[in-house]
Amino acid sequence: MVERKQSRTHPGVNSRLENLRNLSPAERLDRVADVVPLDACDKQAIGGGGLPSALANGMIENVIGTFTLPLGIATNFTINGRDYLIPMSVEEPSVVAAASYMARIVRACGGFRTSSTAPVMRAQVQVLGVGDPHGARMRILREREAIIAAANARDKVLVSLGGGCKDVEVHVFEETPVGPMLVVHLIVDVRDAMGANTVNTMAESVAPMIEDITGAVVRLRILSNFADLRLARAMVAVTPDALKTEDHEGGQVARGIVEASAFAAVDPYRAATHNKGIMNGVDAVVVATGNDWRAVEAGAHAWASRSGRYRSLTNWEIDAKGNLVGTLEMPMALGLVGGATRTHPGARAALKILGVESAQELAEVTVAVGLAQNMAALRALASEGIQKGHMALHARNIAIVAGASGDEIGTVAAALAAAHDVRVDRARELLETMRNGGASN
Ligand SMILES: CC(C)(COP(=O)([O-])OP(=O)([O-])OC[C@H]1O[C@@H](n2cnc3c(N)ncnc32)[C@H](O)[C@@H]1OP(=O)([O-])[O-])[C@@H](O)C(=O)NCCC(=O)NCCSC(=O)C[C@@](C)(O)CC(=O)[O-]
Ligand SMILES: NC(=O)C1=CN([C@@H]2O[C@H](COP(=O)(O)OP(=O)(O)OC[C@H]3O[C@@H](n4cnc5c(N)ncnc54)[C@H](OP(=O)(O)O)[C@@H]3O)[C@@H](O)[C@H]2O)C=CC1
Repeated sequence: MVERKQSRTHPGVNSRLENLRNLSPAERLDRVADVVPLDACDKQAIGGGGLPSALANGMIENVIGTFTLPLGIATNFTINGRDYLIPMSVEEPSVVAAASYMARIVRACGGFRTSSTAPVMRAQVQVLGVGDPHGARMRILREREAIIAAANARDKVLVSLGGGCKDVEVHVFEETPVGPMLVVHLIVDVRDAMGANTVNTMAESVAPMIEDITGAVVRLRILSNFADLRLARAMVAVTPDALKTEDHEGGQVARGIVEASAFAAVDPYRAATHNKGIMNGVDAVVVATGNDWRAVEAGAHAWASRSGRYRSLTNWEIDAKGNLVGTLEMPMALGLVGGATRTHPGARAALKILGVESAQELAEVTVAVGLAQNMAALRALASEGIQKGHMALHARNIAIVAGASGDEIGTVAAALAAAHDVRVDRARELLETMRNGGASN
């Protein structure tokens, strides 16, 4: 495990915010602000949608407005002995509730344990027209120190922070549709950046040198989103007792989760859905913190395919004491500087709520949320089925689609969930009956 800066922010936070679900959004925000230090600007950014159009206009092109998503707080997370409140931005019901639920179970069993590698990215430089690819590889490796120095000359700030280009790899493809190809990798520690712009600049800066050394032509100079050197890991060990429900014995639920995990390990059709459940949690944190979710998705699925067959990202086992043990290891290219993390006021506020001090800490927290999300889905699938809990919360969306507003939403949703009949036409009937002052059947 590589040492990362230990978090000192929010040392006394208790993430067990009971009854948060029963408050209004404004009351919840106040409750969160009682626990972590949020100023008026942060509260405005969160409560008011987050992004003024003038700022949005500076972020992308042809801006005509902004598009907002809900921001929820997952409670109960204890990671490496410290409590975290987790900001999650996602459009899907039951995701935040599910993460909070599993975090409640896991905190009673000691919490999540995480670790990570150093924040190292790869930049690729494609070299074409090489007659002797293996000879060219040797010539490049002989100039390793000079190439590293040239790359580092481009980012003195990063080097001063302990990061920068650390190594050079050369990959040979003897046969491609366009002849032999060399791909030079710059291995770059990007510290607290996601690192795409950083490593792209380095790749472009060393290209002329690579051409001189090889006598060949450089084409693409770009990072790889397969961030296989930048891994974050999370682990849980849960007693069977902690998993028992009214209708299911704990050991039976644990075995069901292990069987579900085996299904995803062997069958790519199931693995895709299994991993989607993990990304429900991962992406929600990535989006809330202003990070590049396409990059994280690309890395996750490349990692899931690394053996040549697409498989699940998590493993669930039963240990010698009968505990359910869950693990997740995956690439996690996240930043605290750069991209939208510093420009988007909502993202800045979300990072304040998390109180993470390094990109590595953020990556570890994000992977813990992904593991919690997977545990929630597998627990539900292995016991009562996904529809009971998920559809009960989705019923609010269905009520809105049917035209309910204000207090009607909760009333219609509760009636739909109680009848286990979550359909828009049924919601319309209930709404009509309510508005006509009549009883529904
Ligand atoms: C939905 C629950 C949590 C209900 O579960 P429940 O047993 O009805 O929950 P509960 O009312 O007993 O509450 C337990 C805890 O859950 C949380 N909780 C519960 N409800 C709320 C709420 N309204 N607002 C906020 N928090 C909530 C909360 O932390 C609460 O503890 P408390 O703090 O109150 O003591 C459960 O059924 C569950 O975890 N289901 C799984 C849901 C899920 O995985 N959703 C993801 C979407 S489905 C999908 O896209 C992925 C999938 C499934 O295809 C992946 C795959 O196949 O692997
Ligand atoms: N394929 C992909 O995934 C691609 C993604 N992108 C986009 O690139 C963006 C991310 O690029 P990124 O390089 O992270 O962003 P930036 O270039 O904005 O930020 C990185 C820079 O911040 C400075 N910096 C200051 N403090 C630190 C610190 N503690 N740790 C590290 N760097 C620090 C460094 O140098 P200095 O101060 O000298 O600038 C560093 O080079 C995202 O918006 C992403 O969407 C772009 C292209 C491709």
